[in-house]
Amino acid sequence: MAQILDGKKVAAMLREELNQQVAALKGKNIQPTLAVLLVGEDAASVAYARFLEKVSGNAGVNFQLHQLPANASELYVKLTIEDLNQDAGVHGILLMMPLPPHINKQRVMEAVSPLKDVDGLHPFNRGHLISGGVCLQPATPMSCLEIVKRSGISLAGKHMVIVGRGETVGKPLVFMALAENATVTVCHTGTKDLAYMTRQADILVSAVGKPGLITAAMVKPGAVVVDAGISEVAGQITGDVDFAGVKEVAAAITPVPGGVGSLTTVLMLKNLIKGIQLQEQARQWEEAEEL
Ligand SMILES: Nc1nc(=O)c2c([nH]1)NC[C@@H]1CN(c3ccc(C(=O)N[C@@H](CCC(=O)O)C(=O)O)cc3)C=[N+]21
Repeated sequence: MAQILDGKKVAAMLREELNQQVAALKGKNIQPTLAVLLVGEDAASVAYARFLEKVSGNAGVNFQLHQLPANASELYVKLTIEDLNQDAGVHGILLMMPLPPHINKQRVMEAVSPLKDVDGLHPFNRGHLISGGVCLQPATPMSCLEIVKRSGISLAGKHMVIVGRGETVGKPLVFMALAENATVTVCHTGTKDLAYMTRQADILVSAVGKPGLITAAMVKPGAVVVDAGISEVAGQITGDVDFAGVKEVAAAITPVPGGVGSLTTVLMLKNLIKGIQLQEQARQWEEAEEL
């Protein structure tokens, strides 16, 4: 029987670190502040905003909700973002997705200051992620790595097989796992023999959103299985992995819920703290240039 990698336990560890970082900033008279920008009333986004307000409060982080009507123009959304960029009292901007269809997601996302981009979605951050530079990294692939590493499993030299090449999880995870010295293979809908590929994995990550995709026969005995899939089946959150079957083969496995998803919010808030440090550095560079 596999070890269950407990996301809630790792999240508690991360929250403890976050609390200390927030306390240290408050000691320097900095009140970490997250601004959420919500255009329209997408139900998942409204619920997530409420959840973030609660989690931020628990962490001592100020929370601002900026809600615009669903018919707000793209220009108006961009001007609102520009105000938040200019506001030195706002350290992170989370632009809720999806946006109404008349708004160009790419253009609006690029309006967010890269150093306030807690979702790590801005092309600046995506680029630095690939080149191994200092940047804000997306929380979900970070969660996949943290839940493994903080359970005492090292990545260096391991063969990580990632199923899914999405922009939010699979693709960024490739570069983050490379930075940890893993050997990385990516599988996707064009992969010929998926089961053959997944059986090569020391660490198998699935980030597809297809319940039951990963079965026991696709897992090498003793592998670590990380389930980053999120689907809803009969009102229940379900991952990509056939948990009951795979837990008999794997050495370790993350549950859904209570696995990868439990880390994402606290890691996003840790991005807020990292952003404060990057913003401070940027100000120092600017001052140095003015001398
Ligand atoms: N730019 C942007 N970034 C987002 O991250 C984003 C978004 N837009 N739009 C809306 C969706 C919705 N969303 C959720 C995240 C966590 C839970 C959630 O319930 N998380 C549980 C854990 C669930 C589990 O254990 O798997 C928790 O953190 O305790 C729900 C919903 C983020 N979103």
